[in-house]
Amino acid sequence: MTDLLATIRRLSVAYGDVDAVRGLSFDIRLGERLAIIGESGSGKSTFARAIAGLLPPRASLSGEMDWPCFGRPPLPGRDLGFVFQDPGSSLNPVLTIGEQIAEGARRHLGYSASEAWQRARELAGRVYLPQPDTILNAFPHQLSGGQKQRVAIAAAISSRPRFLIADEVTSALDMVVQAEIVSLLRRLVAEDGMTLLFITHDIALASSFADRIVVFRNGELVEIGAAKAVVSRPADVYTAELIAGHIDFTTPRLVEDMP
Ligand SMILES: Nc1ncnc2c1ncn2[C@@H]1O[C@H](COP(=O)(O)OP(=O)(O)OP(=O)(O)O)[C@@H](O)[C@H]1O
Repeated sequence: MTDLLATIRRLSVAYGDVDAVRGLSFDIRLGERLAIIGESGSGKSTFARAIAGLLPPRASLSGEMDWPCFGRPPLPGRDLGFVFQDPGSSLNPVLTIGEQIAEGARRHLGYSASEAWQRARELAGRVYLPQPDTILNAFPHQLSGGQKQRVAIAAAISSRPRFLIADEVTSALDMVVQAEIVSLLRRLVAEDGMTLLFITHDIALASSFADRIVVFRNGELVEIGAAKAVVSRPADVYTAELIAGHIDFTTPRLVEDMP
């Protein structure tokens, strides 16, 4: 029995002349909550898309990835669920909420239409969508941003994936809704025993709920360790600067560092 979900060795991705990630090597442990933090453009989303097999065709990939717990690369939608920053663009505007949540169970678990609808109903309750019977028949434009993100999470876990990737899922939401979504993810991941890869600009958010943190800078890994240790005793000077200078990396510095 392995305790590793994935081993990643010398992973590099380029878009033409742009080296987006370079020589990444680390393991993802089964059942952990692993946060990837770093400034905008540091390669976080590229890394997530690379391991999910969702890179655009023009990207070139090198290095090795092994998936001891699957014995093969994970199938997106089946073995891994992906939740993106903007639920507005990841949801289909012409399908009902119920159809979108049911799709994963119907396609990947072989559920009949009525079984999949039942699964959607159960998941709507688990992600705390109000009035599930009404909302399952609604369309995305009728929901708030936070509700849409709950739908996107329910749709991502509908097929009971073992691995969930959440890429900046709270960035487009206000603070109160952000906290609700993080607490929802924490509960779902614990209940279903999923491994979570959580990508964020926000080191405070990462440290509040990840087991381990990986720090990226310019496409390279600068530090990896237990969340508490990375935040309280950063081994790398860059991480220390990030902690000292930015709680939320999206916030530009108001005053440049003095020479
Ligand atoms: N589809 C693409 N085509 C060309 N270049 C890309 C593409 N996607 C990302 N890049 C480039 O790759 C680098 C890494 O981008 P990436 O989006 O992975 O970083 P990130 O850390 O996720 O940033 P952000 O937090 O702003 O989303 C950047 O220089 C970016 O401009």
